[in-house]
Amino acid sequence: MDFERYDRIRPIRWEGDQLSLLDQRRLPFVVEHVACRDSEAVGRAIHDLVVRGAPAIGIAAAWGAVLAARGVDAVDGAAALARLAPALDRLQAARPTAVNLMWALARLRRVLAAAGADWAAVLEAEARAIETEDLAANRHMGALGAALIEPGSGVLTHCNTGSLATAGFGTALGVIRAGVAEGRIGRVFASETRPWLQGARLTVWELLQDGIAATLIADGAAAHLMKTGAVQWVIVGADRICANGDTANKIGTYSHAIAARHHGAKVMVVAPSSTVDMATAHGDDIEIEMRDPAELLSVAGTRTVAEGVQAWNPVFDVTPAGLIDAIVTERGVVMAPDRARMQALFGPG
Ligand SMILES: CSC[C@H]1O[C@H](OP(=O)(O)O)[C@H](O)[C@@H]1O
Repeated sequence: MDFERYDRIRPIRWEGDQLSLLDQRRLPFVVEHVACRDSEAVGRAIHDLVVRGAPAIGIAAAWGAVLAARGVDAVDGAAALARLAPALDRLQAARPTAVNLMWALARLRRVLAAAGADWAAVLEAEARAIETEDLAANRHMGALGAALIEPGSGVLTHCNTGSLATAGFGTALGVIRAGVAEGRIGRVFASETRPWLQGARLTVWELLQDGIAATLIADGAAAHLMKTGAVQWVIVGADRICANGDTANKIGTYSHAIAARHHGAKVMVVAPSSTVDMATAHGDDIEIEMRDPAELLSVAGTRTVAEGVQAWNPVFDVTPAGLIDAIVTERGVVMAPDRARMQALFGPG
């Protein structure tokens, strides 16, 4: 595959003394970057969805840790870790559901604890490795996932799992890119993904730049679309995959999975191993991020609901493993996920 053509969109750019983040709140009509010169700014950018997408927030937090280390004078990594701990904890608290955030910071803490006097260089190298490994994983998952799709299939994807949500190419969107390139996918549908509209604002915009004409649907139209037989696979990303295969993803994924099972479509979850959390036994144990109800009471900043109306705004839900046909990771594919199959690839919890 000609991957370079998909790498025009770079949401995260390390610039040596700052982290430049494409402001995803403004897309697709305004292409603007936010310059983060310290870890606090990175934490705010993650919380405010300037940068979003499970792998992308892990990568951004890793560079945030590098910014936090600027100016820290420590004899070795362990001493530096003691000084950096509060800043790393604040980065980790930016959002609760995507385990990639916790995974990236835990990985940096491990390398720092073992580093010597060159700990600053070790830290930066590890942040860069987290980013480059994610891109390689996405390209590999694209091929693994596309191979499961019968030629001429129609697919539905939810939220945004493309270059904007990762180090590039995307997870579920990477499978769709590979599947279209291989002639396996005939039609792509994208659900708008209320309230933040990652599907309507980001996914169809990314695909349009690839020359892939996606059809946008309302979230509530998904079951009706599947009833027509137009969808053979629902292909989504993930924010946290548990030891038994239960998967947290953008709110609305669970509804799509129920409709898919009812209408004979299959569900594919595509995520790097950094999204797998074997320490969490099942989906009931995942903290679901609750965001400001005001996000539901307006569209693109324009209030659409009468004053005084209450709103409930969980931004993730959990799809039980029993509704998932395949989990695609860079380590391999888990069909009909269950604990035993997950342990075969990811080890004991
Ligand atoms: C490959 S992105 C994974 C995941 O992250 C998104 O959530 P958000 O936009 O709130 O960061 C969505 O759940 C994607 O499926």
